[in-house]
Amino acid sequence: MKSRLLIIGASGHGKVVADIALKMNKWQSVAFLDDNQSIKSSMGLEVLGTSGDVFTNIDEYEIFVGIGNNATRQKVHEMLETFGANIPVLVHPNAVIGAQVDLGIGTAVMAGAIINSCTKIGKGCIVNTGSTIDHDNNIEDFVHISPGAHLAGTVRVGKGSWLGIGSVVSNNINITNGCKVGAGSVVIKDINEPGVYVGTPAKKLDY
Ligand SMILES: CC(=O)SCCNC(=O)CCNC(=O)[C@H](O)C(C)(C)COP(=O)(O)OP(=O)(O)OC[C@H]1O[C@@H](n2cnc3c(N)ncnc32)[C@H](O)[C@@H]1OP(=O)(O)O
Repeated sequence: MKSRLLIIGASGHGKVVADIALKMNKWQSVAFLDDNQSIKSSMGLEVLGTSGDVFTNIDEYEIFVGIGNNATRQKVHEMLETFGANIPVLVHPNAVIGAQVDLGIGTAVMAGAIINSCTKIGKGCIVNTGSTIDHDNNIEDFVHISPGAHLAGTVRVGKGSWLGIGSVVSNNINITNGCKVGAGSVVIKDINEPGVYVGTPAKKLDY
């Protein structure tokens, strides 16, 4: 019998995640948990309780974190792993995944995304709508590649970094942990220091 899926987070990102899960047709039922107790349903799916209720359901459901913020997603994902939750990988049927691509648990790959050969994607990552990640990339845990971002070959993106919508990363580039790359920005040199980088070519913002 198919198992059931619980998604933690019923707002924007959680809804896209739920849509993928429904299209995968792998689970008997799909429902949410959300800490906003006023939300009783989302996208026509039931909100069964708050994130604290995950412990009473941990043996009965597969559980996925549908939270967009990298740090929050990491925290909840790591808690689930500590308690032995069964965490799936979600891939939209219209994503294209190349040969020898490795996807970590808790990662979601949205519609139209393309991941080319021999790329490794860590756990708890978001490969968002229409983004492309080319061959031999190494995308570490809890990274978000936003919609329409494009990464050339042999790029490394460090843990918890966020590449903004429509950003571009040239080939053989290394982006360290804890970076934000702004919407539409173009990275043509290694980024070795955590921070916020914007523009073409991308430069660090000094707040
Ligand atoms: C499905 C989804 O929705 S997924 C989510 C997709 N969303 C995104 O990709 C959003 C990406 N976010 C951004 O690009 C943001 O602008 C950030 C994170 C880079 C910076 O945000 P903030 O820290 O709030 O910076 P703030 O808006 O104060 O801007 C600071 C300066 O950087 C500039 N700047 C900010 N973003 C960019 C950018 N993407 N490109 C060029 N310059 C930028 C601003 O114009 C401003 O310059 P100024 O001081 O000369 O006026």
